[in-house]
Amino acid sequence: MNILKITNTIIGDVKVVEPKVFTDDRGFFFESFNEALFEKLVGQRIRFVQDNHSRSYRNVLRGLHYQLPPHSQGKLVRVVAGAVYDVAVDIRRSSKTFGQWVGVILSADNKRQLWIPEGFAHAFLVLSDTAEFLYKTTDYWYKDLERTIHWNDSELSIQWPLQEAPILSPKDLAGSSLSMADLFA
Ligand SMILES: Cc1cn([C@H]2C[C@H](O)[C@@H](COP(=O)(O)OP(=O)(O)O[C@H]3O[C@@H](C)C(=O)[C@@H](O)[C@H]3O)O2)c(=O)[nH]c1=O
Repeated sequence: MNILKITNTIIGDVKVVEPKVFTDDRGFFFESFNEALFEKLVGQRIRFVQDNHSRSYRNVLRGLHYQLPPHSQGKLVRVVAGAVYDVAVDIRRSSKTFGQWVGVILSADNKRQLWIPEGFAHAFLVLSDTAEFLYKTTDYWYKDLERTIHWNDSELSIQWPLQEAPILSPKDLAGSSLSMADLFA
């Protein structure tokens, strides 16, 4: 029995990971990360070095964030309380899907994870009163290499499920346009 299922999104390198959940009278159990299975299903060697955890209120939008080489980050993201709309944007200039984005609902209920490889900008919008967001990264945080593309960039036209203006950090309010951003080759 496979305890991890991986589905491709419309951008092949971005994958939805669905763990098998074992439910019984006590509650549930699942393997939230299994290196051997994950690498087999993703088809490459992956070394995670940092785990992050954030908590945000409804309508908070964090992103679109990425780090430049030589410290770009792959991220395996999930939600353990509440729900978010999670978005990955292909910012690899040489990619056939350059400028395209994928949006997936990740929630404590659906237990889905999203694998976002290097070369993508990432953001999420909180859909519940609060959301706790956990993610593993393949490199450490380098403040000087961190970049932000504006969440509402007109070239990207991401269809955010928003009812009102999102709550943003000053850094995210000042995000760059796609056309002016430092991108990947
Ligand atoms: C990302 C990061 C931030 N920090 C600090 C810097 C700052 O004082 C505080 C909050 O940082 P930020 O405002 O950048 O947090 P946040 O907006 O949650 O940033 C995150 O957004 C999502 C969408 C991502 O994809 C992540 O990679 C990361 O960029 O935490 C670290 O110490 N280590 C880290 O790895």
